[in-house]
Amino acid sequence: MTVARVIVDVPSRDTDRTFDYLIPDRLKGWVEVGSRVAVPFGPRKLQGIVTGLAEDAEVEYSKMKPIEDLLDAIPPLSAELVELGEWISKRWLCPLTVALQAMLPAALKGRSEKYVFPAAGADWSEEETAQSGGLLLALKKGKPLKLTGLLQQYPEQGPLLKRWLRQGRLEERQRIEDQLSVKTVQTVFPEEPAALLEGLEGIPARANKQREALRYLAENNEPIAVLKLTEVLSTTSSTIRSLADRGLIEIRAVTEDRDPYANREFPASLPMVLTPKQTIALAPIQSALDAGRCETFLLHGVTGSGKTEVYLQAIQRCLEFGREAIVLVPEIALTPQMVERFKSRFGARVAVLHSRLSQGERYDEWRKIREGRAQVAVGARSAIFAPFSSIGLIVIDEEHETSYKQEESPKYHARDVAVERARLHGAVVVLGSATPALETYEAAKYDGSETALAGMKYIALPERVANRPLPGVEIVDMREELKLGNRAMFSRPLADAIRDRLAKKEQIVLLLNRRGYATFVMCRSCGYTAACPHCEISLTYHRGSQNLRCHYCGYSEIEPKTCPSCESPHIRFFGTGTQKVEESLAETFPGIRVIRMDVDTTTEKGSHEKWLTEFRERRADVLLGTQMVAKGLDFPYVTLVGVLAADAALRLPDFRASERTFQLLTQVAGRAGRHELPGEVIIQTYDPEHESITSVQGHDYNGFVERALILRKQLGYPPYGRLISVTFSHESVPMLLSIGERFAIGMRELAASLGIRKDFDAGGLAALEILGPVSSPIARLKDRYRFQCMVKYRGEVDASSLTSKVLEEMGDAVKRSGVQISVDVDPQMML
Ligand SMILES: Nc1ncnc2c1ncn2[C@@H]1O[C@H](COP(=O)(O)OP(=O)(O)OP(=O)(O)O)[C@@H](O)[C@H]1O
Ligand SMILES: [Zn+2]
Ligand SMILES: [Zn+2]
Repeated sequence: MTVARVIVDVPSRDTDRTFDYLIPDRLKGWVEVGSRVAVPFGPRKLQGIVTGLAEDAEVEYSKMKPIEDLLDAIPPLSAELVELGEWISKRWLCPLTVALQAMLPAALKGRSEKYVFPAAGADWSEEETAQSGGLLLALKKGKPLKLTGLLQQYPEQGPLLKRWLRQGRLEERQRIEDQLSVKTVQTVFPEEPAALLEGLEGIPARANKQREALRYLAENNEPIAVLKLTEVLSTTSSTIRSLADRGLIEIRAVTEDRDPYANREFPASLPMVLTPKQTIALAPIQSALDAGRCETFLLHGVTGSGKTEVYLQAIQRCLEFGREAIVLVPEIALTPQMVERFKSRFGARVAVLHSRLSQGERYDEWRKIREGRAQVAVGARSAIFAPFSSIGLIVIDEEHETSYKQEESPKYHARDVAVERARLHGAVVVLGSATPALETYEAAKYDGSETALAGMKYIALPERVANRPLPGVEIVDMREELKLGNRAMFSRPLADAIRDRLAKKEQIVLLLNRRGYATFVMCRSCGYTAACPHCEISLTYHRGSQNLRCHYCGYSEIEPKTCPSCESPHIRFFGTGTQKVEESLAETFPGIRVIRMDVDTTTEKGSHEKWLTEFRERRADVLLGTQMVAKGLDFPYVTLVGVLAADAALRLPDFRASERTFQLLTQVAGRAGRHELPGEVIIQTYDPEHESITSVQGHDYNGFVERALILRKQLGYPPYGRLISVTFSHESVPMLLSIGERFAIGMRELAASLGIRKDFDAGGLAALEILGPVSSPIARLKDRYRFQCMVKYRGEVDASSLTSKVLEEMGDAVKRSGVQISVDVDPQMML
C-alpha cells in the first residue's frame, strides 16, 4: 500500500472528507486503518486518523505529501471501530473526526510522544537478541526510548519491533502530562536456577546475604520487585546490586499499571443457583450465544428481580467461548457495589472505565482491554467503544437512562451504537431495565417502531427474587396536608414512618426530585426573580457560598439583601434544595443522622463511594439526595423510601416528562425492602391523580406504558415517529430568524420536490413536518439567542439526509451570518 486516506482532526464541514497522503518507506507496514498519524495540511501539521489504504491515489502523486509521523505503534482504533465511526457520523450527522475522537481515551488526544519498554517478565532468546541488531540491548538498558527514534535508528528491525509489541513483550507507553510518565518498579529478573546455583560457588562464604538471596531466587525463580526481595530476606538493596554485578540477575525498571481498585479486595463470588424465572430468562440469551446468533433482547425485570445475576451468567457463557463482553451502567450507578459484583465474579479479567478515574488510570484500563488482558469492560456510556476484537455480548443495564445519550457532539445514543457494534461482531445485546424506555418496550413487544431497535426479543422477570414482595406505595396529597394546617416539608404519614424506622434502627432513602425544580430567589413584594443576565434562566441559590449561580454559564452574584427592583427586604429563596431538607430533618427529628448526596457533596473524587459505604455500614439513618440515590443501590436495611415533590418535573416542556417521572419514582421505590425486611414507599405530591404517580402505586409499568404509547401514536412522537431538532443561536434575533426560516423553507421545498409532504396517513399525520423556527425553551444562553426547528417524520423518509443536504446548501450563508447550528438526531432532552 502506498497511499493512506486520512481524516484530519479539524471538526468542520469543509474538512469532513479523507485526504490522500503518501506512506513513506520507513512507515510501510506500520500505517494501518485506525492508525493515528501526523500530516502536513497547508502550512499546519495536523493529527489525523487513517480510514483507508489504497494502491492508487485520487489525486496526482506529485501533489501528494507524505505522512510525517506515526503516533502509536499499535493503531488505537481497529478497522471495525473506524467503520463504526463512519456509521455514527452518518447516523447523528457529525464530522467523522468527531466520532473517531470520541472513541479514543482522553490520554491519546493531546500531543504526546510514544515510548517503548520491555514488558515485565518478557524474555528473548539469544537468536532473537542477535536478530535485533542492537535494538534489544538498547531497550533493555531500561531507559524508555522514543518510538519515532527507534524506527529511524533501526529501520531493518521494524517488523520485529512490531511483532514484539503485538505479542505484548514490548510495551508502548506515553507520557501523560498530569501523571508524569508511567509508574515503574525496580524489578529483579533472575537467571535459571542451575545458573544461580552455579554462581553460588563463586560467592565468598562471608557474603552470607548474597548466598541466601541466590538460594531464594533459585527456589522462587521468577521476577520480583527489588523492594519486596529486600523485605523478604531482610537485607539491603546493595546485596541485590552485587548479584546483578556478578551477572546472576538483571534489574530492570518495569512499568506498573495504575489500578484504581488496587487497594480493594474483592471476595470471590460463585454463580448463584438461578431461580426458575431467572433460568427461563437466561435460556434464550444463552442459546443465541451458543449459536453465535446476533440478537437483541429486552430483559424487563422488576426492581430486585435478579437481572444482574442473569447478566453475570450470560457473560460467563460468553467468556467460555473465548469472546469478550461489554457492560454499560449509568455513570451514577458505577459505585463500588456494582463494580464489586463484576470484579468478584471475573477478577482481573474486568476493566472498569468511568469518568471518576484519572486520565492515566483510564488509559491503563483501556490498554488492558486492547492488549487482551481484560475480557470484560464495565463502564459508562463511552465504554461501548472498548477496543475489543471479538465481542460476544453487550449488556446495557438501566437501558432507559438518559445518560446513555451524549448531549454534545457526537450526540450518539449508546443503545443504538451497541446494536450496530453487535451487528459488526455477530454479538448478542441484552438491554435490562425495570422501566424500559417506551421505544425499547414497543420494539420488543410489538415491533411497530420506527427506531433502530426493530426485531428485538422480549424477556420478562416479573417477580422479585425469593418471592420478596414489591414494596407498598402510599400517595400523600400535599394539598390536603396544607388544608389540615401542616406546612412542614414532611407530611404526617411520612413523618410517622420516619420516626418508626428511627426507633427500629432501620434505614431510609429520601429522594428530592429536583429536575426542573429551581431553588430560585423571588421577591414576595413585587414578584421579581433573579435571573442570569446572559441566559434566560433563573439563578440558583447556593447556601454554602451564599451566592446565586447560573448553572448554564457559571455566572454568579452575591445573594441580594433587598430586592434590586423594589428594594423590599422580603426577598428570599423559594423551592426546596437538599440542604433545606437536611436542615428540616435535623429540626424535626433531633439526633437523626443524615447523609446528603447531591452535586455539591459529591464533586470530590471518591466522595460518592465514601457516602455510600458509610450508609451501608449503617452509620447514618437517612440517605438524602437527588436522582443519585435512585439507582442501583441494594441496601438490606432500607425499609422506607420517601419522595418529596414527586411532581416537580411533570410540567417540563418535554413530551417525555411523565415517562421520566414514572421511571424515576419506580426506580427509587425499588430501593425499599430488597432483602428480608419488607419495604414501604411514601410519595408526596400536589398532583395525586397524575398517571405517572398512580401507576407507581400499582407497580403498573405495563398499564402506564400502554396508555402512554396510545398518546404517542396520536401525536406521532417516538417510537411512532422520529425527531431531529435543529437549534440556531446568535447574538441577534433577526439574523437568527432569517437563517432559521431559510432552513425551514429549504426543508419544506426539498420535501415537496420529492413528493414527501403530501403523504398523509389515515390518522392525518404527515410523513414529514417542519415545526418552527420557534424560540427554544431556553431562549438565551451565554448571550446568544436560541431558536429551534423540529423535524418530525415517519416511515421511510430519510430526514437525516434531507437535513444535511439543506444545511450544506446553506453553508456559505450560515458561515457569513455567524449563526451557530447544532443538530440533534433523536433528541432525548427537549430543553
Ligand atoms: N438466584 C438468586 N438466588 C438468591 N439471591 C439472588 C439470586 N439472584 C439475585 N439474588 C439477590 O437478589 C437481590 C436483587 O438482585 P439484583 O440486584 O440483581 O436485582 P436487579 O434486578 O438487578 O435490581 P435493580 O434493577 O433494582 O437494580 C440481590 O441482593 C441479589 O444478590
Ligand atoms: Zn448564565
Ligand atoms: Zn421587589
